[in-house]
Amino acid sequence: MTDMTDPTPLLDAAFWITAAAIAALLVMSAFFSGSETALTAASRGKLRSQADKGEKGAERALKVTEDSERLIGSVLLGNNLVNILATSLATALFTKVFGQNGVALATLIMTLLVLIFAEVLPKTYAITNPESAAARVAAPIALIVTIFAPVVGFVRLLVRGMLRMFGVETDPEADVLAVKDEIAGAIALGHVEGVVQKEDRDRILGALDLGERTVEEIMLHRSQIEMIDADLPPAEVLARSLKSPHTRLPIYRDDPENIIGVIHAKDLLRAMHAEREVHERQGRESQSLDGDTPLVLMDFSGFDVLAVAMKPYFVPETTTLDDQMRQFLHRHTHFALVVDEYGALQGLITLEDILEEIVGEITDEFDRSEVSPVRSKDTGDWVVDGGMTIRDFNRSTECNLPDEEANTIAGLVIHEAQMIPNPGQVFSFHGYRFEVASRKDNRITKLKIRPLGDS
Ligand SMILES: Nc1ncnc2c1ncn2[C@@H]1O[C@H](COP(=O)(O)OP(=O)(O)OP(=O)(O)O)[C@@H](O)[C@H]1O
Ligand SMILES: [Mg+2]
Repeated sequence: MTDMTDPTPLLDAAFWITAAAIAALLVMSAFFSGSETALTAASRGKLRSQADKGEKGAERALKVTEDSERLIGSVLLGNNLVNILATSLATALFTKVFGQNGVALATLIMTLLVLIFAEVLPKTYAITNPESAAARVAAPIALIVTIFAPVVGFVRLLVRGMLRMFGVETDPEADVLAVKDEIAGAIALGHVEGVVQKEDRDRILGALDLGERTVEEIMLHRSQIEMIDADLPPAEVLARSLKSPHTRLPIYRDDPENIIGVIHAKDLLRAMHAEREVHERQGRESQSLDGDTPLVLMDFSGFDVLAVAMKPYFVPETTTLDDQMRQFLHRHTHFALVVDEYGALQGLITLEDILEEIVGEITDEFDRSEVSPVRSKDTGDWVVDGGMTIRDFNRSTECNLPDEEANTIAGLVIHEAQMIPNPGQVFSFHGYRFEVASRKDNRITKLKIRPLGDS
């Protein structure tokens, strides 16, 4: 109380040091608030493109936002730490000067200061250009996240544990999975009751589990990719491209594993047409060449096939179909080469392949339609290709083979038989009878399938 009338504390060094500390803490608090807004509002797409241009800050911002729960935890911890420290200091200071009233005064003043300078101002500033703000704060925030990691991890566990005690599940994945199961269950039930048609059910279920299935399960195996040797004469490349039913053909050098580009038939035609026009002009000038030379008979020896090739787009075989579909849509391409963790070529996947998982077989004007299972007239057996996927089989017949253990019918039989069976061998499982009709090397090429109940 005596302090109240005594003006000396206002002038003493400790007062000014505390006041300066409060100001510094408010600046730090502003930094935390602004960073939180910048890092959560920044568009990952924009950051990605800036990072691709070599901007280090954007790269760091992307990295630090990967684990958003940990980021937010650290920023909140830092923010609360400085806010509470600043307020405690202010309360101590004010009670020293104004006695009991200091508490109320400190609360009022600090609330205003924190609200204006440490919350609204930095957040409003950050939101005007979140990407550049995020890039600037990423480095110090990354350091803070690392320092606070143990505390934040502990808090996260504690919170989850407490929520679980009240029966609240916090794992977002678990939530999504539960909902998916529920939908799948409802559809299956609807199917039993005849409310949901088989095609609708296949479509919905196909779309539902795109997130759990990987590119590797449906890709076209590398042995079946149609590709072109880069060292072939350009006229031969053109001829092969014209002959192929496919629009995009990978080109390799020396070894089919070594893909250096992908040729789009249309790019090839365009480039060759341009080349022809040059020839014609030269021909007219020297009056030696007939202007109507057919494209395939032209001399393209100087033509560089690689110059018109696109860069190959490689994706890891573990990518989920859901992610891959988004990538295709985002990149405006339809064609990817699948590689394993060592970068070795495994196969090929196109957007169409993924869409087929939802809507069933798509065939365009040039696609060779796949051999669908045929039903033998006398025995009623389904005669299928070993390489046919179980999904495709189930889709085109009313059968219901499980597709958890293997992707293809042959794979399922090998899995159940625990061996590579010989022609003539018969197995019964999952309610069906499987007879191996033919085998080539280690591959079962033809099978006959019949439901067990049928004679
Ligand atoms: N170079 C290739 N070699 C082998 N199979 C391919 C090749 N390109 C595409 N495919 C396969 O052909 C099927 C159809 O794919 P998609 O429709 O994307 O190709 P496309 O018919 O050649 O091209 P587009 O329809 O764009 O003209 C897919 O199953 C895909 O895996
Ligand atoms: Mg097509």
